[in-house]
Amino acid sequence: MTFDFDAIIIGTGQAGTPLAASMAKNGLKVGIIEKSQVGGTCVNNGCTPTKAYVANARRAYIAKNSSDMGVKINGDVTIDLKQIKQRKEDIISESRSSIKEMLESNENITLINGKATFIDGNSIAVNNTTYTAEKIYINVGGRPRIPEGFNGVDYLTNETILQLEEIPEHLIVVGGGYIGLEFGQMFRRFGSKITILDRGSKLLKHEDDDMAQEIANIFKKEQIHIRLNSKCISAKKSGKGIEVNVDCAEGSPSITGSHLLLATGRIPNTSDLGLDKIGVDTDERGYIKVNNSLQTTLDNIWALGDCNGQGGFTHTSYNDFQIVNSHLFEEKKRFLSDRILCYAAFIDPPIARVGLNEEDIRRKGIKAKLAKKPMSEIARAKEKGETQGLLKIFVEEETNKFLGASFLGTGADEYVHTIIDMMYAGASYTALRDAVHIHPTVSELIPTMLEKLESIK
Ligand SMILES: Cc1cc2nc3c(=O)[nH]c(=O)nc-3n(C[C@H](O)[C@H](O)[C@H](O)COP(=O)(O)OP(=O)(O)OC[C@H]3O[C@@H](n4cnc5c(N)ncnc54)[C@H](O)[C@@H]3O)c2cc1C
Ligand SMILES: NC(=O)c1ccc[n+]([C@@H]2O[C@H](COP(=O)([O-])OP(=O)(O)OC[C@H]3O[C@@H](n4cnc5c(N)ncnc54)[C@H](O)[C@@H]3O)[C@@H](O)[C@H]2O)c1
Repeated sequence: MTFDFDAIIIGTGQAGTPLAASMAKNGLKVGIIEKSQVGGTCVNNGCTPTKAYVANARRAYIAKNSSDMGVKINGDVTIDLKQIKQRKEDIISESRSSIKEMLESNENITLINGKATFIDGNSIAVNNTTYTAEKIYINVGGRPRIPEGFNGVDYLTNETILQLEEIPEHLIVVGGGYIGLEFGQMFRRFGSKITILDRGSKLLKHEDDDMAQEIANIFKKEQIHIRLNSKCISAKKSGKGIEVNVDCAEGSPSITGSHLLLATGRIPNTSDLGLDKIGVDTDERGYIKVNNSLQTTLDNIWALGDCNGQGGFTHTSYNDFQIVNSHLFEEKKRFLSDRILCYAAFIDPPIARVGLNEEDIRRKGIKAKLAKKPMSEIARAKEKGETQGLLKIFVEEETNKFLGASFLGTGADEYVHTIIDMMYAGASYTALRDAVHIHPTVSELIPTMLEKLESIK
């Protein structure tokens, strides 16, 4: 059988685009299908725009909160959301244009605009045209999960909130995960009143209690109202605003604001691909099942990025590309099982994680040692006037190797890589304990902390 392409990639996300470029460089003919803007979630509605807004919000916060350090502004600090939005759009458009240009200018790549659906294991329909390929790579990403009671309600998501040109008066945020916290703090700093509701008993459900509590303290200091153990079940229009109904043991069963952001998790874009009819299995939440090299239950089809449920981040999607690419073109093969979990939430100060935390270690019954330090004891944090947060590092008793770290504090998203790299190197903690770091940095305290490890009881 002759195919139109050697490979078809569905989606121009964080794995699909570099995979197309690599295949083309290696002489393969590639068709890449995109139903929306090239670049996927990260570029258009995720990391890029939110981190641009986080930077605007931090400038606003510093401008409004520096008089205690002797920096006084005689006059108002005002927020121009239209200008902030334009700056974000300029950054996105630069990224998007360079991706589009790369895909359109490469003679081995055909960019096909439209929504892909499988006809069979080698054929895909897009706008009534059928395209065939020997191998198919699915990189379709995900979208916001909307709880049932909110259908038909005028809510915002991570996509639509980025289109606002006026600051909401009172933004109700449902969900105290990454998206809820990043947007909640940023819009507070832009001037909105913020209420964050979560059905769980803490913010950021995957973090240790002390970390989650410290984040709650930081948010409360910025007058962000937090309601935990509050399951939001429905919402309706109320005058010019919106009323959210809450199932809770304490507090009011309803809350009214001017705007509502749903940040209640994400679901994979897999239900309308036609996977069931071709024999590509998904799990009960719709994530495509993959093996250690990201192959699906069909031998010639692979799934990369958020849709395989193995990551949920840009760096994990890009690593999925690296895994698949290594099996296609490289000598050293990479596998999913080589990956060490790491991520950051870009609140201010950021929280960054690698490997296991204290709750994971206790649950697994691993014998481990802990080094812990509040940011308030760190010289550089004091000098910066940014002493909120906490550092925790975990080492396995038996092997002396790092199990993980949880860092909440100024610059944590950068110096967590000290531990990430040691974990990838498989190094003993003593190698880092005996290193000399630059003064004055937060990093310089990491070796000192490792001199004071204590067993977790
Ligand atoms: C608000 C927000 C902030 C985030 N911030 C961060 C962060 O700071 N750091 C981080 O690491 N991660 C962050 N993420 C997560 C990150 O954006 C994703 O993990 C990342 O984009 C990887 O996605 P992907 O490669 O799986 O696919 P995506 O980037 O989602 O791309 C999938 C593409 O497939 C297309 N598509 C879907 N179905 C079809 C179809 N049937 N036919 C054709 N095309 C189709 C879509 O239009 C889309 O362009 C954030 C996410 C959100 C929502
Ligand atoms: N910094 C980053 O890397 C970053 C930033 C944003 C998003 N992301 C990605 O996007 C994903 C989704 O983020 P998210 O914050 O939407 O999801 P999440 O799963 O992290 O958090 C959702 C929260 O909503 C709560 N919730 C759900 N339904 C509720 C209801 N009816 N009432 C009250 N609370 C409810 C849950 O308890 C949970 O705490 C992340 O897992 C991550 O993969 C990453």
